[in-house]
Amino acid sequence: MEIVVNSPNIKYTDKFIEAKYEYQTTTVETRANKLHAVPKTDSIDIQTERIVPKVGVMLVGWGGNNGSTLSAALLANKLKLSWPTKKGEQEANWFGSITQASTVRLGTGVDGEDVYVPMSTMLPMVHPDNLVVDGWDISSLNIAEACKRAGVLDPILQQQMHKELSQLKPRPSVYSPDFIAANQADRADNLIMGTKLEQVQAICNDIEDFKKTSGVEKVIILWTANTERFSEIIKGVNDTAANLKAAIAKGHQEISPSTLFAYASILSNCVYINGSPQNTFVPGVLEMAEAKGVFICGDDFKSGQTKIKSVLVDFLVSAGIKPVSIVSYNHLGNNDGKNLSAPKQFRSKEITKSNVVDDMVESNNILYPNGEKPDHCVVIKYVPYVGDSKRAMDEYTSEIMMGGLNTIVIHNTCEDSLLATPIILDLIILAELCTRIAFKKPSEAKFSTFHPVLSILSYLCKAPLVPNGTPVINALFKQRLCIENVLRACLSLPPDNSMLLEHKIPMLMKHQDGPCPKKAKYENGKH
Ligand SMILES: NC(=O)c1ccc[n+]([C@@H]2O[C@H](COP(=O)([O-])OP(=O)(O)OC[C@H]3O[C@@H](n4cnc5c(N)ncnc54)[C@H](O)[C@@H]3O)[C@@H](O)[C@H]2O)c1
Ligand SMILES: O=P([O-])([O-])O[C@@H]1[C@@H](O)[C@H](O)[C@@H](O)[C@H](O)[C@@H]1O
Repeated sequence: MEIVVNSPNIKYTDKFIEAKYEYQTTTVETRANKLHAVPKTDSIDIQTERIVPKVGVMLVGWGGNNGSTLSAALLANKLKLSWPTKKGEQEANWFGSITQASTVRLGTGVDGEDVYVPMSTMLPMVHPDNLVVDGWDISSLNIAEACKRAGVLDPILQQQMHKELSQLKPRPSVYSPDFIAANQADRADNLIMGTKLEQVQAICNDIEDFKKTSGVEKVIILWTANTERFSEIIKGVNDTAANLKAAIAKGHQEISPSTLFAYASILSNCVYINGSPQNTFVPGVLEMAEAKGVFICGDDFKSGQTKIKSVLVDFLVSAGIKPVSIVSYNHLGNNDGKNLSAPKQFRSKEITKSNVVDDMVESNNILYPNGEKPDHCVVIKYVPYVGDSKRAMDEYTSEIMMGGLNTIVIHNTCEDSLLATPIILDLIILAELCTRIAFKKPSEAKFSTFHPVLSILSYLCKAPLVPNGTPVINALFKQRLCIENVLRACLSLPPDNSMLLEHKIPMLMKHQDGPCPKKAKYENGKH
């Protein structure tokens, strides 16, 4: 059902949704040994383009478990496929995607009920059926063969799409054995040869070729290739945009394939998203993205164990309970796990899986005085037999009052790629939406975009990349509320603050003796 906001603060034209928004915050300053809290209001004009362009995504690592599963899921949903399983007929869906399978509370209905709408109906967004996929892989397998190799989707479903998926062939890619595990070498039969500069040029040519052959108007580049080791940050090599450009021209061996892809994407004015944990965004790339105003986002899809951690630790710490030991173990047998079985690649993942509790711990100096932190251990083991079915075991030990202990143990088994694939879809859809949103002060003439480091998408990343000097938020529902309330702001609607005073203070209550409110849901919203 279409959402129409009736307010003097919004104007709908053919091209734009134009909103006037009062952004309210509280600044705090310490003076004379007191904390002075000062409410602050910034008036902002927000403009959202209503026309959704034809969007293409180019996946680096297209032939991997995540990449091949995304292509198959897009086709299966577009064709509305179903297939027999032991539990009966299974239909294609997008469970796990916040844009496709989650709702947002729009407001309170006439009977006092909560009214929820699909997140995808809040603002004009790319529909998955209209997304065009292309990409690169160091492995030459076509996407049907890649799906078979991945062993993620039901073979009966794969069979229904074999013809279409077998026509999808990853473009040759950049391979530097020094950056991924040696055990990946046997896949590397589909390579762009030549110097690093020639490889960048080849990537740019591929992006242009994709635009020309597919007719897409906007291209998003997303890295879902193997986890690389961290790049060393070297003064004079990758510490500035100019030095990075020179280092690529000289073929410096410390410039990783993922940094080459990010560099080429920014040169081509394409949003670049890093779904893996390595530090693709070296300072030279950050400077280049900010200078060109091209969006970048990352790092490392937040899909399973870490997602749960960013909820559980938030709950415990905000409840005044003190996690003192967090142990996250998992084993899996897919190629990602195989690559992570190498120490340098595991180290990249260990870093992003470990930093996720910092903001929540630092928010409470009652529990954690003087920078104290919980013990936190991350273990990942490669067990080929289990394939994509990751088995995660977590133990959270917390101190409760009067010397008590509370230990929570979680066992979580899932197809890892079926958790990550909807995250990839949301990153693409929400990043593209962000390119159509602009802001200005009422007194200004010119609109400007989000900061090029797209931290609004932190909800989807284990180690959110944020603009220099700004806080890293990992608490999951704070991250989700950020997205929800920005969508609301684009409609000139106030943030959802969960106060529900209309149900708590008589002066605002309208239904004291009426029927208890039911929750209303609306399906298939559209603009
Ligand atoms: N739940 C998840 O699956 C999950 C969650 C968070 C992050 N990730 C990250 O996503 C990435 C992909 O995961 P996956 O399960 O699809 O792994 P995968 O190993 O199945 O796929 C990676 C693909 O990248 C290809 N590749 C490697 N180097 C390349 C290069 N330089 N250029 C192009 N292709 C290259 C490989 O051939 C392979 O097909 C990994 O880095 C993983 O750590 C996955
Ligand atoms: O998202 P999450 O479950 O915390 O972390 C996962 C790891 O536990 C897993 O071992 C790895 O292969 C995936 O790439 C993913 O990063």
